[in-house]
Amino acid sequence: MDNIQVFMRIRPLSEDEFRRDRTTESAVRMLSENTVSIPSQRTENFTFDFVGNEDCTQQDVFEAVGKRAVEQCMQGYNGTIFAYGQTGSGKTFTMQGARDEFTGPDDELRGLIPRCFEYLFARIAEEEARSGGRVKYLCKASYIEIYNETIYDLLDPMMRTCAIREDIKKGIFIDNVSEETVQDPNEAYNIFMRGAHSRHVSATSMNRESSRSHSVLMLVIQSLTQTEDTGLTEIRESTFNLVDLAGSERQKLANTSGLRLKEAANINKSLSTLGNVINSLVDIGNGKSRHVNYRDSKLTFLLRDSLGGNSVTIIIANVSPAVCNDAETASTLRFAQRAKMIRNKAVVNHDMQGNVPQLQAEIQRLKQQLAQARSSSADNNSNNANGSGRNAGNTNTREQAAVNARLGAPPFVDSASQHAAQFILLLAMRKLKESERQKSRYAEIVFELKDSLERHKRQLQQQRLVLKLTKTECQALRRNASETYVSTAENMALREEITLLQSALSAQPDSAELLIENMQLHEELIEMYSANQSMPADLLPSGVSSKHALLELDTLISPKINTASLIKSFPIIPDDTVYKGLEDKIKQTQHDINDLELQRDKLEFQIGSIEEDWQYVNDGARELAFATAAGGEQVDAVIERTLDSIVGDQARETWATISSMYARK
Ligand SMILES: Nc1ncnc2c1ncn2[C@@H]1O[C@H](COP(=O)(O)OP(=O)(O)OP(=O)(O)O)[C@@H](O)[C@H]1O
Repeated sequence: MDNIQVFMRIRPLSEDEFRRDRTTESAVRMLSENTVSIPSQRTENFTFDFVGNEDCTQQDVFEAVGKRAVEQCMQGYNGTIFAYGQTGSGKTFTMQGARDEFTGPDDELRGLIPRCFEYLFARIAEEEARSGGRVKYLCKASYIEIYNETIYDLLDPMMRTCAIREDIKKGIFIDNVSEETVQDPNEAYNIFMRGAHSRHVSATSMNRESSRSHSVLMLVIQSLTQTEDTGLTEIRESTFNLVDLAGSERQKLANTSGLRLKEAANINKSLSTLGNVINSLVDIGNGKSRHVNYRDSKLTFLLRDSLGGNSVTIIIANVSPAVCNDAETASTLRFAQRAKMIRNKAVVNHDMQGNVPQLQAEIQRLKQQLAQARSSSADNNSNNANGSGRNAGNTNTREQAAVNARLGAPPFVDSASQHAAQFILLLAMRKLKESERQKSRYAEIVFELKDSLERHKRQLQQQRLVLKLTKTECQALRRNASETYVSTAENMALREEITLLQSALSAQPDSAELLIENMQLHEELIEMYSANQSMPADLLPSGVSSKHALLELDTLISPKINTASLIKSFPIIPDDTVYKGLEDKIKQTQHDINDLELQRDKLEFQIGSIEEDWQYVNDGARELAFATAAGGEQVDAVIERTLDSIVGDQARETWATISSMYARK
């Protein structure tokens, strides 16, 4: 059992960060060679397996992390290197290097991946040469990206999507993913750069940043060793994962929608699942019983073996030294410290293989060895019997036979038999180990199935509840619908009422009475003025010419507002805005009616005062006429003269025009 190892790497301060912080002082304080703290965040002290400060070179990282991982993968252990950290903390720089193009092994800034390729193939060449042709290595590479919880095959020109599958024999694997055989570091690096290019192109076409996806380069390293004496082949196989994770900062969901929201939610989900898996594993390490939810995200499911399983795992925690990033740095270090507590159980993955004749020959050889061993054992026994008495010899043989019968195995005495026994024992042990592994895998699957069953049951319960609620809601909606039907009926009734009101309004007694009254007044006036030919100006309200007054009178009397047609033009649609419009129009009409009534009152008052004045004038003129007649003149002539003196020529003219206009109507 080995703990996950953590390498913390602090990158140099960037120009942007310097502009923001206005200091070159690092937020990370080195307390010893491998212990740090972040004073501004008042963190505890963090101790890791390695700490690389700003001066740490790409070669330093390789020496500390890459070399060991490659060596172990060559022996048959699975290996994983994760680069973890916030966006811009140096994950890609660490894994890939500073440039997009590989400029060869002299490139000082090339990252861990090209260095691992170089070292791996150099070591393979060395091992193959040393074995004299008995050992052969085979390497295959796949490169995938996990974006929005979907796996994309970066080596496929169409970037097809793939599914993760689990198989009792193969364990977890990506179905249908491209696997390309690689024979030297350049080939491996070209494959890697091809995938990196696809990743870049897809990021551009989807308008996103690469820091929002996880990338996993998978190298399957297989070694085939021909055993000298048996001719059987021992196969060792390991998977070496090089993982560049999405930026670890929490994605903001506020003010985000559509694809961006889904993307942010998925990044948060896969990173929080990673955190949850780590927490559960730490708890398990502390003796608590926990279920590990590997299946909650594609990343954790795919890399299940790397987290608490059969793998040698190293996490590189990349951080920025800037004060403005101190909170994210502290969060990265907390994550790494927790991950460091996880214990993995790395074992060599190996198997024996041979063809049928080879296996038969091996069995034959073992049988011969067995027979030889038996005969030499019998010889020894008879020698012993000769030397120490027949009875004793018989007892020994009988005892031996009894032991043999019980144990089912003959006693081996020579080195050839011992060799055969050891070989059989070795095979049996391997078989046993394999069965043990399978058993624990089965147990895990059963556990997960149970868990999934529980989750499904809970989901079913929730769905039942939702269904029940939906049904209730449906019933309520149906009730509402019938209420709507009722309100439609009410609407119809209202329509009818409005129609009745329309006709009532069009036959409104007030306006009709007003109309008739005005018409009568109008007629009276006409009669009056036609009798007298002119209208006295001083009897009109001040500022109003008689012409104007009569025009106004005319306007008022003419029934210009046809309320019936006005109301008819209103659409009666059960819609709030229409109701509102209707109400406004009704208000306006009401207002018009009020105006009309006001003007009617005004006019009535004016007419009343005109009549009063006229009466007064008439009386005056009559008195005058009688008085004058008393002097011998005609009464009418006197009145005429009096009126002339009162209204003058202009008034008479105006009155004549208006009278004629009115007569035409
Ligand atoms: N150790 C280092 N020395 C010099 N420059 C570095 C170092 N680490 C990172 N950088 C530079 O910092 C910048 C950001 O680094 P990088 O792109 O590797 O970050 P990242 O964590 O991969 O970001 P993202 O999550 O966005 O992909 C790059 O310009 C890179 O060259």
